Amino acid sequence: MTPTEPLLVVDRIAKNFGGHQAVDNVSFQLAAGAIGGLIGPNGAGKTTLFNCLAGFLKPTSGSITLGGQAIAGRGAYAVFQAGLGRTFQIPRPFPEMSVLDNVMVAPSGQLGERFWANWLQPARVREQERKTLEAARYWLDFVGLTALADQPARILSGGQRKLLDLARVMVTQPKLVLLDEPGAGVNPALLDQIVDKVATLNAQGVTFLIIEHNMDLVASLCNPVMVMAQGALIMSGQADTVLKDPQVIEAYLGTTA
Ligand SMILES: Nc1ncnc2c1ncn2[C@@H]1O[C@H](COP(=O)(O)OP(=O)(O)OP(=O)(O)O)[C@@H](O)[C@H]1O
Repeated sequence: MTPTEPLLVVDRIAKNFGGHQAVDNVSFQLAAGAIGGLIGPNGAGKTTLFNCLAGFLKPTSGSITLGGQAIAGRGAYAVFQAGLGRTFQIPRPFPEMSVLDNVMVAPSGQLGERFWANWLQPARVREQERKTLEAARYWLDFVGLTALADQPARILSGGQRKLLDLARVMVTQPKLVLLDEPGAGVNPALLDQIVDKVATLNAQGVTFLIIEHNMDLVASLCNPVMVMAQGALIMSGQADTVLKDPQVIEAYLGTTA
């Protein structure tokens, strides 16, 4: 990747389910350091596009590059290793595991998980585990869940699960983070916290792409904003322009206001 090349380049991505075109030749680019917003009415294809970006679905056609590396169709683990982290619309932590352990298990390829590494390099394994514990504690503190670190994750509220999901993603040190509806089902106080955490991380250089229906959140955080309707990208640009556009209002409300 050259310094001027966008971090994420999505080129004519399509995804068909049987005869249904859920994503219709979507192309856009996202610069390193941006917080992109992806909006559109229910069923527009946003989550399907996210699943293609994150390697959970193989696109029917098109290409995706992250940091200059081709990632389309390479599978979730390869995409994760290329530096993409994601959260889910409905986070599902391991319910009986402690909040801290849920963050500890997020990083992949830990030496301790490999039998021969344990056998041959115990000091290196211990050092790796110490670093992971330190990082997990750091990110739990960052999202404000330290007081709940030893509790089972099942006791967390919906909003706290979103914060835990963010800590689980950040401990893997991603270049690009996809957030799937961070504001959904979250009370206003926790929503402010989530917005604040995303802004802080972005100021530290983390790039985001966010699916969101809460337009206040989109207006306060996102630039550029991309709009999908019926699988296609119908508009992209500055938040204040896009959110006022009659075509966008029509896509959401089915009529121009
Ligand atoms: N696995 C699947 N098999 C068949 N159709 C699917 C599948 N996943 C999604 N779809 C269809 O693709 C279309 C796009 O769905 P998608 O969930 O991507 O929309 P969305 O924009 O994320 O909606 P929402 O805002 O409600 O989450 C919908 O018509 C949906 O029914």
